[in-house]
Amino acid sequence: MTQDPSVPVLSLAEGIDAEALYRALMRTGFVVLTDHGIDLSRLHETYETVASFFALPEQTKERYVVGRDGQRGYTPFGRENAKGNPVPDLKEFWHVGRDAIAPNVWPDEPEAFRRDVAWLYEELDRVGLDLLRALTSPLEVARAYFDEMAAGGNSVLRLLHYPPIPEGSDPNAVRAAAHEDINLITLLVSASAAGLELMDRDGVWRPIEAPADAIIADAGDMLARITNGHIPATTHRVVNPDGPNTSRYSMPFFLHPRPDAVLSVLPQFRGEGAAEDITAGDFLAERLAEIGLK
Ligand SMILES: O=C(O)CCC(=O)C(=O)O
Ligand SMILES: [Fe+2]
Repeated sequence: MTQDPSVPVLSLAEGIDAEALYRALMRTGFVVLTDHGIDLSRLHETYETVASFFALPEQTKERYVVGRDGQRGYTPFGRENAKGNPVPDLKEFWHVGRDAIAPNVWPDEPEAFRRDVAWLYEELDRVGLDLLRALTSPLEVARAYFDEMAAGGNSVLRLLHYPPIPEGSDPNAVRAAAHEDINLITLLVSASAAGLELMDRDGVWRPIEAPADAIIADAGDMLARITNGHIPATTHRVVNPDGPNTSRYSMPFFLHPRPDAVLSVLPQFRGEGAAEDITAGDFLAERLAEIGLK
């Protein structure tokens, strides 16, 4: 019998059900979180603010390109490609991270940008660490395990704009080609349009359906690595619109460990297929080189 391929939905209204979260992630690598407690009107305001930034002229936005590795500030349309895909994705984005790891840049306009985006970073960081903390029990590690690894870590909030598909685009180019996230866990705030799909265990692409204002969470390669694949980093992509050719916005928060944290397979998952220890910083550098950002 094939399993129900839909992504499980978990309400956080009564706190986090650790076993349900663990089962959901093990089954599909994804989980849809409702009642997450992030203030929705502020969230909507933040979306508006981010959209008005992307509406600025290209030459204004390009003032905020910092270096080649795209870890902070603005990355123009057509720069990043998914691992193993030669055609760049049809997206532009902005990255915010922790100043202690690499200083942020902030645009002069819109005025609310820094306040709104810094607020969202803190909210998602909090919810993300709460999820990881809940997983410590099913993963049979100390309660402080992920706090020690990831509190104050190298997490990045990515503000994404997928513009209408330009005429004459490479027919092989998509909004976001198939990839797995690099980090521990990703929290994706309510995209403004459909398009996100995951590849199920039978290799079939399936749209991810989530109620408005839910958070979609998915496990990244680092969580897959320390669980020796028991929690999979599920391949996903964002397809081009087949209806009206409009912009799409989304805001994934990539929860990362501190660069010096060691990714080590957890005791209960050691054995066949277990990867070597590596620092989170070295692992990230390898993966960024593969996506054209280093
Ligand atoms: O825009 C989305 O819905 C997903 C983006 C994504 O998967 C990513 O940036 O890693
Ligand atoms: Fe992703």
